[in-house]
Amino acid sequence: MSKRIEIKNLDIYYDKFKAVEDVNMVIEPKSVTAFIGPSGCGKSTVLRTLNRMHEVIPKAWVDGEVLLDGDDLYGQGVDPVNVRRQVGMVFQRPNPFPTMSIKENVLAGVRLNNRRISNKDAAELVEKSLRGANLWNEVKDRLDAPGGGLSGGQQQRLCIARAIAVKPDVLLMDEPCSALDPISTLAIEDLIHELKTEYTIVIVTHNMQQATRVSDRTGFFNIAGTGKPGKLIEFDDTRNIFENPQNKQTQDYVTGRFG
Ligand SMILES: Nc1ncnc2c1ncn2[C@@H]1O[C@H](COP(=O)(O)OP(=O)(O)OP(=O)(O)O)[C@@H](O)[C@H]1O
Repeated sequence: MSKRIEIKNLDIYYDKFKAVEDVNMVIEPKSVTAFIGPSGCGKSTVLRTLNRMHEVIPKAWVDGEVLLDGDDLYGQGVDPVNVRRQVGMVFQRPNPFPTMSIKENVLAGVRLNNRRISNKDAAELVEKSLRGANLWNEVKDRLDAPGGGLSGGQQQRLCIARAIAVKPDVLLMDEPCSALDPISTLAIEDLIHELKTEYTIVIVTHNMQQATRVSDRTGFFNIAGTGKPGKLIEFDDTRNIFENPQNKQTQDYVTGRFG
């Protein structure tokens, strides 16, 4: 289920603007990788290239390769919809379908993929996904109630349940806790720990404590100035990035001297 991601010589553009330059990194299966760095350095942009969400933006394009267990996501004839089924995404703001029931929210991705599913299989998948997202006990008695009626933290876990219901290989998370209170944040962080036993996880976070709590490896991105492309400055075990960074820019950032 969990797959290895290899990014090779990746340049990322918005029309003529090169937003990110020459990213190379290997992300191992069953691990959590955090992307950190100052605003505008391209963390979210890189994340979105890992499931071809980047090209949803008009005139956005990439040059380079992103391999999933050796297969180039940008290869000829690859269907982006199929890529997004394998590489799921959770966004900054929880975005369940508010009027749709909790149960149907979990099944939404599966239904979008046109998979026919019996009522019995659907019920099993809903329970398994909600258990996987640590939400089952809180919602099992109100599966037919609207998803919009849950708290922010519960809604975010519902979105994670929806993402894992399609059985992806990789989960991308773009600041998944930034709209949540500290208790809900801890619930999501605990969940990330559990999910890593099954998925490759990549998370963008502004919160350095969060990066140290949840990730095995950390990539630090930086930008030389406005209009310049963001670059991956250092990528290493999270502990090294925070305790023994090799690059001066990384050191300045993690010690709070800028950013
Ligand atoms: N839809 C877009 N169209 C044009 N340029 C964009 C678009 N999205 C991002 N950019 C530009 O790409 C660069 C990288 O932005 P990105 O959002 O990836 O950075 P980030 O590190 O995730 O920032 P933040 O931490 O503030 O979310 C920035 O210069 C940004 O202005």
